[in-house]
Amino acid sequence: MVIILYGFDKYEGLSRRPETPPHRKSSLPKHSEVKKRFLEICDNTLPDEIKAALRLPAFDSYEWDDADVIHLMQTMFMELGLIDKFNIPIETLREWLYEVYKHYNEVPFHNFRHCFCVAQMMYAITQQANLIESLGELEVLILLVSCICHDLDHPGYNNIYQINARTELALRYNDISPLENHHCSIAFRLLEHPDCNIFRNFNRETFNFIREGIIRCILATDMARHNEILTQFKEVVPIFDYSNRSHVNLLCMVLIKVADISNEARPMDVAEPWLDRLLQEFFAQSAAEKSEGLPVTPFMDPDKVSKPGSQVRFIGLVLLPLFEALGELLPDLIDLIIIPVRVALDYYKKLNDAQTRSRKSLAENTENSSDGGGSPSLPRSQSGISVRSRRSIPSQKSASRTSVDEPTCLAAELHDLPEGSESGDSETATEVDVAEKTSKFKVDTECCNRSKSSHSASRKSSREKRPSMISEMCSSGSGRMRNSYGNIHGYHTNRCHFGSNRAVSLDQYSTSNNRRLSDGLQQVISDSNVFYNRHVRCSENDVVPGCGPCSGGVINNANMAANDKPKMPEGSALASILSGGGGGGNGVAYGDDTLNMNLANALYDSSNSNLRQASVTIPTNNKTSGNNSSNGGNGSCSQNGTSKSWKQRFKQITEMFSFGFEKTNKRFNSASVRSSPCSIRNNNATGADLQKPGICCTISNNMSPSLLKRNPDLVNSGRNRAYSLDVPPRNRYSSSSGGGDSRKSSRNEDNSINRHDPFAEDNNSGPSPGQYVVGFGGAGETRTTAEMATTSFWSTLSDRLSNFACKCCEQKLPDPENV
Ligand SMILES: Nc1nc2c(ncn2[C@@H]2O[C@@H]3COP(=O)(O)O[C@H]3[C@H]2O)c(=O)[nH]1
Ligand SMILES: [Zn+2]
Repeated sequence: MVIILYGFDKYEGLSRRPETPPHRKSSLPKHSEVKKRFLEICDNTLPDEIKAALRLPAFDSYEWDDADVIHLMQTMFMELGLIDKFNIPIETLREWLYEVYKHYNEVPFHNFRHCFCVAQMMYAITQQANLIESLGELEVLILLVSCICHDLDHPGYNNIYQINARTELALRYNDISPLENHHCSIAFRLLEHPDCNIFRNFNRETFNFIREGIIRCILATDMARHNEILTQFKEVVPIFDYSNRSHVNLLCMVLIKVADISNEARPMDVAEPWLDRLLQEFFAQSAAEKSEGLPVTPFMDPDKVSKPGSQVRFIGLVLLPLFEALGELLPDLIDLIIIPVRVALDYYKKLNDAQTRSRKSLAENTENSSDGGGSPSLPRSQSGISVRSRRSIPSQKSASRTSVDEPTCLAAELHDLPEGSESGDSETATEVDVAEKTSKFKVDTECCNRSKSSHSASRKSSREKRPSMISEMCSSGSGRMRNSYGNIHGYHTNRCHFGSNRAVSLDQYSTSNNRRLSDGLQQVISDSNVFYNRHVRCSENDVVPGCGPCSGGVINNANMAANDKPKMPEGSALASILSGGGGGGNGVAYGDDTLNMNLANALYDSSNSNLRQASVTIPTNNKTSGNNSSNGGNGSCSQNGTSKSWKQRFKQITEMFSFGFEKTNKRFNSASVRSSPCSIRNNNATGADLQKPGICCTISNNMSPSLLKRNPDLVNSGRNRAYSLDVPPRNRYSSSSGGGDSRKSSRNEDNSINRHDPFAEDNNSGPSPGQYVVGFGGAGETRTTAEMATTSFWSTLSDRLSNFACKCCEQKLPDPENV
């Protein structure tokens, strides 16, 4: 076996573990410049006024250059007393910060500055709410490190893309928070290197506790889990107990979530450029989705969202409810971050109203004018993203408690929200709605014996649409594992079986280091344990039947130093919960394979959500199959002599694609789940002219000349998409190479789907379009083109299925007779 080392020149020979230290392929010349400068200034003590500014949301990282930002991060650790308290070697902290800096990508939003902003907001919150006192230093250390690492190596495309595009990350993490798992994995890979291991002076138990905490915090930043976490947090707020570990865990998750989405708590001149960067990233993703024929994420589609509309929805439905819940527990934060957010919402509502009025009047003018030509859209900013206007000093109304205090009235207050938007209407769905739906898996953060009613406070979300797997697991006893794994397994089976090679290896160890490859698998399991909360110590009595064994615990704090000993769970903290894995409507909605789509389009009548009549015209005299058919017709398919039961093939493929006929309502459903015939995969299954209050950062930029430099450029160079920077390029698959992308190959140049491909082929050999007179069923029967085309479709499909082979094992589908 050839082991290829991709080591840092700098680190070579310094460490024994790992052999391949955290690696950055695209190490840029600027990185070493930044490091050089950072090392020049890192011993400087910042003036008090800068330290004070660092504690405010008004702090603008773009006032500083990269080396200064790293220095500012170091300052946070020092000011919080974490270096002294935990004996963190300063050189190690510096090395680690620099490596973290290097492992953020130059994408518009999820870049190193974003990580700094999140960390800085956490720092501001920590200071304002005195979290050191209430949570202790160790928890604060976990929070700060989590913030710094929470988006490491973010490719600029979110989980929705990862999952829909079936990237390597999605495959590796089974669609369960693929990005967050990746960020977390990178974080701990960095810490594996002794020179970067800021926790090197902790004992094993404390390290394990920190690791668990960081994993929990970073995984909590997946917006697919927003409602779940918020609902649980709101339940504990009235009875919050700082000595209750599960309460503290929830608080930490909410804190990092708040920091992560806190841009709108900043003054407009700081917040708005961030929003522009975010929209830039969103629009790039939706453009990629369009060009790749993937489902287009609605809140990222510039054809569907406006800047104020996006913010009205995000702030009103996602951000503010979270902030307000935290404010209930930590009232010190109301002035710091909640009121500014209310002001921002007010601002965007007004702007949105102004835009709506403007559009309406433009539309009316266009209708009334004979020459037309008026564009209904408002002028855009130079960036093409926004209408520039200023937030005003808040009116009395906005400074007081506004309508956002009444969540139930909120939807009505959100002027641009059409009725039903909260139910996840594709055009008005929030990021949380779409993320939940896309991720499919729901994981409870706490314990499987929680009352299901505990989620009832959650606003309408996909949780309500999908039956919780809590009850499924607990009621089905030993069937639990089969149910959960079966569900996950079948889902991925379908994908991998006919999927494209778009996935790019993100695992730098997959070819060069077998140990790491197996670590990768363990990582998934380990993450799952944490994710499902099996890691928390529990007694036998804690085990709820059907919830699986307690894994024994990552944490064992029995020997932890008294001072550092974290507060452990008081009650029984149990078990992993996958809730609501099966729903999400019909399977077609999630499948984007060409064949799947052709099937869907052939059979699904979008006008009434029913199967087309013709598509279910199935001969009744074939008694060997057809048990999945609805609305059986009569006669048999004899058009091209494919007597090799297309019905059986149909049954086969519906199962392969995880959908089936439901006799009663003639719709597809996704309940049917089968495992892949691929043994390899199976084995691996696993307006306003407004101005915001002038809270402004009055930093005298006198620390270094470079501090005077403002960098207004959007960092929008090369995007790494799903590629990890730590993957040797030669390990990457080319999506256009080899067999190519099956999905792409079925698309026209304009990206439209070749919905009628099979039909077209068959029509070549059949009678001319219009009417077919066929001689089955005794008397000649007149059938419509659509009916015959459908029959023809299945015949063709049957033939084609014979040629499908798994990309992994090259195994073909079994003969229908063997299905
Ligand atoms: N529309 C909108 N989305 C935001 C805003 N701030 C954060 N988000 C989203 O919330 C997500 C939180 O997790 P990520 O950082 O991965 O990506 C973030 C964005 O997609 C905002 O101001 N407006
Ligand atoms: Zn983030």
